[in-house]
Amino acid sequence: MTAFSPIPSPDALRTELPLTGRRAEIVARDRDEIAAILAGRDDRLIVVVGPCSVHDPEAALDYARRLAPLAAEYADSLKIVMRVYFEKPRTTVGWKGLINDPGMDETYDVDRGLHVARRLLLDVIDLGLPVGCEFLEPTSPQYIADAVAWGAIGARTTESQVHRQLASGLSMPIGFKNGTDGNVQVAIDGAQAAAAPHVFFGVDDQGRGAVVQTSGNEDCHIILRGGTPGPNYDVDSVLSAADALAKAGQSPKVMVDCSHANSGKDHERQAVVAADVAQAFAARRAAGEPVRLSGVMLESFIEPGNQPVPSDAAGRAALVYGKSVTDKCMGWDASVDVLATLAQAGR
Ligand SMILES: O=C[C@H](O)[C@H](O)COP(=O)(O)O
Ligand SMILES: C=C(OP(=O)(O)O)C(=O)O
Repeated sequence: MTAFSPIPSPDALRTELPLTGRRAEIVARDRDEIAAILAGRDDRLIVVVGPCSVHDPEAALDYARRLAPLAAEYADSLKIVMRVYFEKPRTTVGWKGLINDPGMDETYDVDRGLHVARRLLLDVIDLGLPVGCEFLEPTSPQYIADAVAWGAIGARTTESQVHRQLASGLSMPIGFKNGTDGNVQVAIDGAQAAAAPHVFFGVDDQGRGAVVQTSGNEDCHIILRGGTPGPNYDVDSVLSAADALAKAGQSPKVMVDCSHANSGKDHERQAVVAADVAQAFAARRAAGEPVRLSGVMLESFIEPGNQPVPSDAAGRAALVYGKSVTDKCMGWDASVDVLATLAQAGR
């Protein structure tokens, strides 16, 4: 340990940037709609779409302004959730996201990161979009989770007890990714563990160390994202995961991540994966067979591809606007086409 730097309490940040009653009602409604799709009570598809990570809040808001009209247009067949990811799990080391280092300059101004992140969430909600986040740090959700309609536990943490406990206390549906090695059972186990009540170490609203007691989160589900052996978005993989869920007493509905190991990290392949998944979904529905798909995830931004995290001020000044600094994303034009394909399949 080399230093402790105090940050505001969760309560102080939430008071400074309040969700307000109207936004809270919208978040509650969005959570309910997503939970209904996951449970099979609503036959639309959830689409979690947006940048791999937020590094420039202006560009993220620009993206939200483009996405909001499509979310409204396709609301009869799709529940579109904007991916607003502030915390990045790294394979080894690297930039850990906007909350951890908002300037991408290794000053780690977490206080500013929390403020910028929360402000952006409120702005995205005001545009009419539900927000989806990955939860990585065990205490950061206290600062932002009230504004989040859907959350993910990533492939690198799906087997972690700390993250399963965290999910058990969150109030929105949470998707557990399969492991990076392709193991789906760990995601099923994660959803099952998070559905149970837990008692664990955490912080309270004032930021004081506390024993946290949760009642369990029944709206957890799994996400197939592929793994070391290859993709797992094909019909057989989806159906076999759904069977395993049913055996575990969980809703037999599966979300497919069209990115990561399902696209071989090739942003352009996401469109192919989404089209395959959409076609299989539409065919099963037309044949009157049970549809086990609850939704898809897409990594998408304004410009296609990615660029390196800058290492100095000159690099930061030269960043391409609207282009990912983490995984490669589909560009906006390709994203519009994929959303139209998904909406068509959903109808
Ligand atoms: O989605 C993001 C990345 O795949 C994940 O954070 C791992 O990134 P890394 O392998 O570049 O560290
Ligand atoms: C890290 C991510 O995904 P995964 O956990 O599937 O690698 C992500 O979606 O940003």
